[in-house]
Amino acid sequence: MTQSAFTLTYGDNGVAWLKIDVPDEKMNTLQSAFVDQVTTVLEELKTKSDLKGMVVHSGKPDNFIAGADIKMLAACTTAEEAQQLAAQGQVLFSQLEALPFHVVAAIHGPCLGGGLELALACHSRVCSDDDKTRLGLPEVQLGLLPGSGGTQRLPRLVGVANSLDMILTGKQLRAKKAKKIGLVEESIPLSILLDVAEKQALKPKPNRKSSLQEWALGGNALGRSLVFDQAAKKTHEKTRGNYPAVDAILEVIKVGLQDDLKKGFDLEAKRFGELVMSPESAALRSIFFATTAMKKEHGADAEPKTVKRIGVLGGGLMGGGISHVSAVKAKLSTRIKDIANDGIKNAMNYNFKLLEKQRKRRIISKAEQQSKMLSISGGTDYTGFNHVDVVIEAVFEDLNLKHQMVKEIEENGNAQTIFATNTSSLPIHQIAQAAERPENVVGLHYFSPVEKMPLVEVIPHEGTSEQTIATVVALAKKQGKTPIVVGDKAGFYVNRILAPYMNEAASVLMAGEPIEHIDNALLDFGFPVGPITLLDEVGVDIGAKIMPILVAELGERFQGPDVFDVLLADNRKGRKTGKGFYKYDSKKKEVDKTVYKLLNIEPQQHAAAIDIAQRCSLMMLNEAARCLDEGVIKSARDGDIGAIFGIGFPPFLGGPFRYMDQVGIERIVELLTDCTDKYGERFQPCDKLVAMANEGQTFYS
Ligand SMILES: C[C@H](O)CC(=O)SCCNC(=O)CCNC(=O)[C@H](O)C(C)(C)COP(=O)(O)OP(=O)(O)OC[C@H]1O[C@@H](n2cnc3c(N)ncnc32)[C@H](O)[C@@H]1OP(=O)(O)O
Repeated sequence: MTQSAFTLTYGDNGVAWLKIDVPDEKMNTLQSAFVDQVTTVLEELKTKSDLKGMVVHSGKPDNFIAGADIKMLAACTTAEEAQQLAAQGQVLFSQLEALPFHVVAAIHGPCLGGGLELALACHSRVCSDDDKTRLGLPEVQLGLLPGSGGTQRLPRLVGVANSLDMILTGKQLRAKKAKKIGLVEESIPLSILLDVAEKQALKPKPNRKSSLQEWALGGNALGRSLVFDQAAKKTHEKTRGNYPAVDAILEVIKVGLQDDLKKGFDLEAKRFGELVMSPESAALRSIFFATTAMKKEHGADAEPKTVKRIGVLGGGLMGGGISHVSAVKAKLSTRIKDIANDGIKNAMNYNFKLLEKQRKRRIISKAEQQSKMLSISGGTDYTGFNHVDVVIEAVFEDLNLKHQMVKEIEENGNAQTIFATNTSSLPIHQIAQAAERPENVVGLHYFSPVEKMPLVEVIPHEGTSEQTIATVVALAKKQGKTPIVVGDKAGFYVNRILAPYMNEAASVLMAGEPIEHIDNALLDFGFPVGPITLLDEVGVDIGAKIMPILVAELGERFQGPDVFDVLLADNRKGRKTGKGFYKYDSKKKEVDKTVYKLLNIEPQQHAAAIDIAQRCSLMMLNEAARCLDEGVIKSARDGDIGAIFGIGFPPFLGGPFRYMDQVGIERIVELLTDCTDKYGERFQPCDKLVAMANEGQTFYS
């Protein structure tokens, strides 16, 4: 007989204990196979007239329930099947809610999706104040809505505004915030969690609706509709109609509040079923599966070395961010070296400001802030570097300077110290030429701002040892990043596919299309920022530096229109100089029209937004396929994750490769050929795509 995931025991004080512990899994998830088990448990409980209360808790050391099993959802073949799964959950949770005694959820660790929906069906909730504890309904990030009562019970518990905020963004609350909005009654140390839950269960079952909750629901219809309208407006500004789950969420919550709970539940399950079958959800689920698989990979055929101490060279923006994720996220002792005291001061300030933000939001205490600051030190010499395991350099992009750094680290570090360079444009093998121990040299390319951007490119050169690769991959993960191992060719992967896309946007601009029109076209397509805004943010000077390297190594197709020199001569580097394509002296985002004159353009909207988006994105797709063909990326999966996490390629499309599969490779080749005729040779479809189209292949099976 298979072991049950649900065990029921009874204390002699009238409190029952329902333990959830999915056998042979480290994470609890809700699966349809458990329906019979839960039904049996509920049937038994209904017969217990003498019970005073019950505590629902997890048998896992560090998680409550991470939601419905996403693999189970992905295996659904019809909307009805998925709807049925959600409805089953609704029925069971409603039976739990209907039990006559006080049911308390004792939560520690992730309590997400269906897990929180189960907890919401309990009469009260207490949670540990541990950092691992997170409560949320992240379904929207999978292109779904909470399907087992979440859209109905959450607004009734914490109010419309709070619940819209949680359900539309999928944000996960820490214990303190959960307590603040009334999602849990208590946030307490883990050591007393079960005791407090037991005491709570012995109290009379609370009355569901308090007057405060009624008020929070936005009691009158007018107030409520105002809250809905605002949330819809704010969300649509971001999602631009690309995420169907968002509209479904708003609709289902509204119906449940306006009509009744039953109608709300029915519509919730129906929409859930439809969304599970949507291509957007399939794409977003693929990101979950990819990132989960990547968490387990070493990136090389070796075990990583233990890393305790990090050295950072250069206290600029990147150095500051790298020191932050090393010290605060990875909890490693971090030493910064710069040639000037001002550099050290900058990096320290950078760290202090980030920690201060966390302290103000009460994520960390003053004492924690101080202790984290103490793990970062700095100086203008190499004191302490002989104990450092990995040095990450973030100095100027100059090959001679990088060579000097390699030599100095070989002199001042130890024989095992890894030299990881954060270059974005110089080949790693050229940097390694100065090394006596080239096996310790590797590229580790972060994206700005380091503490926010989830991707890191790991770039071994031919002589990098497997252990060096495995060590920096493990380090990047500890820093909270998703690393992809990419080839040592110009631009690596992310900048290489970004460059032709940006060049194309510049070509469209030079053809006279207005700046906002171009940016809006790509925002509508699903990118988080438009390409012209991005150029202003990254810096025109950075683009000017990288493009010639790409042209020299990869060819003429990287030759964009000649705009950089004119802009740089006008000191128009973008945000950093307060002067770019946009104005930076007012709060409102506004194009700086003088740039048109400078570039000799008379702006006028001719092209349709969809055509602009297609032109720019096709250049990116073609280059991504080349990268896979040349082995710059190891798999379509890495290419998808790299583009989504590094550039913000629309997640609902699943990344360039999934998107090409969805459109059809033959159609992509057709579109590229069409653009070649219209705009030039740079659109020539690459050999790989042509071969795949001829053979009817796809990137994913
Ligand atoms: C009807 C309902 O409304 C519908 C739903 O509930 S949809 C599901 C909503 N829930 C979610 O989206 C949460 C998804 N999970 C996560 O975000 C993260 O796993 C987490 C924050 C819970 C934990 O992260 P972390 O500690 O890094 O562990 P992570 O490596 O991701 O997961 C550990 C294991 O649990 C699995 N897992 C976690 N959540 C899962 C889920 N909801 N379904 C299936 N497997 C899941 C992972 O696949 C992984 O399995 P493996 O070890 O066999 O590969």
